[in-house]
Amino acid sequence: MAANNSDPIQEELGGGGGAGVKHEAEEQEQGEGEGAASSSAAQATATTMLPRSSSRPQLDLSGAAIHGTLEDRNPTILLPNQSDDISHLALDIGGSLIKLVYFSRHAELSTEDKRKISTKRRLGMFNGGRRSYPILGGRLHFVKFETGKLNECLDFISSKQLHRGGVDSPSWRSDAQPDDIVIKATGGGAYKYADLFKERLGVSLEKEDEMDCLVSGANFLLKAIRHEAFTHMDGHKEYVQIDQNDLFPFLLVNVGSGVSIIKVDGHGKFQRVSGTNVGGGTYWGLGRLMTKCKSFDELLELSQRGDNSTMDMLVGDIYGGLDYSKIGLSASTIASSFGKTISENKELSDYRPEDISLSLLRMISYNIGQISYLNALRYGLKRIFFGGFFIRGHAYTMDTISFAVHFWSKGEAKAMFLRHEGFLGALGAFMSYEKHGLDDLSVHHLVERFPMGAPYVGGKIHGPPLGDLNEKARASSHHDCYYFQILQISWMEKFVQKGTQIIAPVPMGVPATTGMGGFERPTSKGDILRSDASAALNVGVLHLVPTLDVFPLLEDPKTYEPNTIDLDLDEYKYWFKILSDHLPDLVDKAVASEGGTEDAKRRGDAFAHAFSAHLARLMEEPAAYGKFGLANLLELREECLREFQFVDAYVSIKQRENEASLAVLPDLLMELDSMNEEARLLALIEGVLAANIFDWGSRACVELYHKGTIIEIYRMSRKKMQRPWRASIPSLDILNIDDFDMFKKRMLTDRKDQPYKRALVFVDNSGADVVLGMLPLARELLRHGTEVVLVANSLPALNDITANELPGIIAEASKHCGILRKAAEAGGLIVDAMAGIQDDLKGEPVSVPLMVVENGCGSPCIDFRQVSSELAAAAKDADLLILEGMGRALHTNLNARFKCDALKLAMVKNQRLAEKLFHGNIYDCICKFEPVP
Ligand SMILES: Nc1ncnc2c1ncn2[C@@H]1O[C@H](COP(=O)(O)OP(=O)(O)O)[C@@H](O)[C@H]1O
Ligand SMILES: CC(C)(COP(=O)(O)O)[C@@H](O)C(=O)NCCC(=O)O
Ligand SMILES: [Mn+2]
Repeated sequence: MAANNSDPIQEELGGGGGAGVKHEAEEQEQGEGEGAASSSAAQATATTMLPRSSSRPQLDLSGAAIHGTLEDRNPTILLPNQSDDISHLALDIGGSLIKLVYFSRHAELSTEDKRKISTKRRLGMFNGGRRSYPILGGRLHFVKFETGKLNECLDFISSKQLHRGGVDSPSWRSDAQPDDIVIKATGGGAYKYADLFKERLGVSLEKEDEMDCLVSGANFLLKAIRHEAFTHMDGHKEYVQIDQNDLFPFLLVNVGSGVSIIKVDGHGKFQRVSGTNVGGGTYWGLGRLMTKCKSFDELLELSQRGDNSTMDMLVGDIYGGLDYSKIGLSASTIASSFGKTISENKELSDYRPEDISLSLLRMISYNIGQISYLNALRYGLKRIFFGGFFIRGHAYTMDTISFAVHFWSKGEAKAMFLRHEGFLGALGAFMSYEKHGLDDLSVHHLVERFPMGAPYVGGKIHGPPLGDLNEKARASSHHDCYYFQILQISWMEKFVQKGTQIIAPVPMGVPATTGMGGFERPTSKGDILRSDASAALNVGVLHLVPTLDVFPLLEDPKTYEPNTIDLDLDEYKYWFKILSDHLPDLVDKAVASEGGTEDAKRRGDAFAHAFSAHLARLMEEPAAYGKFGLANLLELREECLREFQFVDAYVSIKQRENEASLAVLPDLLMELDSMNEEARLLALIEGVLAANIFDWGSRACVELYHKGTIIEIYRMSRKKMQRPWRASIPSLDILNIDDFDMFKKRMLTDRKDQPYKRALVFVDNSGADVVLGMLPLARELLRHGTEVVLVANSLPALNDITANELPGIIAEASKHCGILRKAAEAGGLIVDAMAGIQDDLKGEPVSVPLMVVENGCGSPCIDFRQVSSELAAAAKDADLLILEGMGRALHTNLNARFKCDALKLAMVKNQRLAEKLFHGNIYDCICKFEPVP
């Protein structure tokens, strides 16, 4: 199953030799349910190599090592010379399953390192000397094999060279003789199979105590993964917020082949207080004998169609259909599991395997729940965490255990489950390596990704081919009836001409044939067991990014929730459709961005399959990947594109929109400069809002592009912004979303003599949005003496501008604007860029700096719990935040509160969202100013 967790990018780095073996291992792991992997999609991900492979950029990780700089605040980078400190593989070899946790790292080189280093210097980021050893930057993968198929596990390890630190790191232990290599292992198999490991891989297994490992694994997960623990009652799953200060004591019940019950009092403080030999092995063993099932999953799946009343003796069976109400037993309560089979003259073959399986599952789960409760009672514990692969994320199992705990404790004790249920021991063994610094990581350092390995998405492409973009209506040429000021006409008219370039069809390598909107997997009604392959998606790959930080200006990180709206099932269905509808267009762009080659098309199809499968999976169970908001969904899409090696789907669109906008910027600046300060401020804000329409992520805007009307709408809204942008209707409890006057007062009246010291300006889309909207606003702040830090995405997402792209744009804009030029020079963005151009500002005072930092994201939204350390450092002296765009200011952070003044600007490009948030309409705008008291 966990095959899907292994990263295809890593696979491919594994080279040819490994690929075949990898496949085998993964198919085995996928379980019997999902069918064989197809090779075509597998090839799709295996043919080309992508240097950049995860969305949370890990540039800093390798940066310091490579540059040897001391500026980095966290010396967290993998140091090749110290690689012996970092171990790559740990095992838990149990009675039924072998669990592997392995680490992969990738050396990434940033083209931007120089700029970042200079920015860091300017921002005063120095090595705080927090750590004296490197902590991991890379990824933790979770994989399992059946213990009976140990050879497949050995092949897997060997193909990926995991015992030597992984094929992706050739320098790693290259000098080490296999004999020197020691791998941490726990579980009985660490003893039983030690010789085999030595023989086959030449490595020694260093045994770690199983209980130690279970506890440290559980403690790590509860500390480091935000949505790890959940309750499951009556089919309803709910994630539990774990308070680190109030975690201990708890009862840990690991249901593997057998069951261990451990009282945990702290880190490394625990006692195995009980156990039971009636566990997962019992269910699978008895079940196999009684039903002839060939796999655990088959057995579990059978149970979903079972009726246990044919096997179990119920209270009603004994009491002639009556309840035994005196002691609180209803007629339907099971009096005796399998009890009914004694009184009937039947053979095993007379019973339905479905009923047998269900009766067995219920018996064992209930028993485990009950014994756990008794132990909780014995030690006065209220919280019981259940792990082990017997749970298998299976609703009925969890419901049964929860019911038992709830029933017997009269609601006092709570059963909780863990998403990484079966990997506690393996994780613990991994943690037992000294000095990898993993225990130093906390929740904001870990990003969980749910890759869809190529094997999963194989198969034929279904769905109709897409229409040719060229057939789309050309730009309509009706004239508007607005009167334009001369100046405005000049730059705007120019832009309209340029605009025909913007809306022209994206050049395609070959006619579009890619894309599919549908999804192959049936959505489960709950009576079908999710295959191991899709259940594997419950557990993603953990990306370890030590350079992520909590944004220091969050008012209260504990209560901060990035997503504005909850994705309940209804909401999810809506977004499911929106994202599915948008998929063909996105695939077209993505394929075009890679030259429209056959390979790109294959990858485009694979991407569409993978993303659709994710959506389908979430439709089945919205909480499958932890608590999931719209921001996560939008990020998942970007992540999925990257998984299929689409580095930047909108690259050419972004380029031409930037060019068209830069061409008219000087005229716009001239027009702005001709206004008085008040009019200018309004024009600037209006400009930002209007230009936010250039959004390739909105279904509605993409239609406007295709119809060729987007420029018209931009022109109109630029000319005639309807204020108030969103009126406040207190009776409807509607937010006041036109705070322009308040902002103007702060800027131009109240504290004119006390300009903001430093503004963090979060930019959004490329082209007009950043060039004609945000840059002029930034320029105005600079003019007021405010330092400006432009904050942009680290990795591409839709047509958002990235931190890598911004300096080029600023350099270009600086050619025509002294204010920007001086500030960009002061911020180290351009060096002597103006040689040969008349220096009109000679003799003027040195400007406040204009800087660029990356935000640490590769998504259209932003989660302020996980931003780049660079941004966190820049926030130190900031007293104004400007958040722009629907993703960053509406989907996320509309309700976020900060420690400094915040201005949130966005155009709403989705009808439902406008209605939902403020009874508004599509293309409404918000201008929300939140000064701190
Ligand atoms: N694919 C599978 N194959 C075998 N057993 C499975 C599978 N998935 C879940 N199980 C259940 O998980 C149990 C093993 O759980 P695990 O936590 O790995 O314990 P152990 O360390 O004893 O192997 C099995 O006894 C069985 O009940
Ligand atoms: C992805 C986006 C958040 C980007 O918007 P932006 O931040 O660029 O203003 C937005 O395009 C969006 O919410 N799109 C999905 C909704 C829709 O297509 O209507
Ligand atoms: Mn955007």
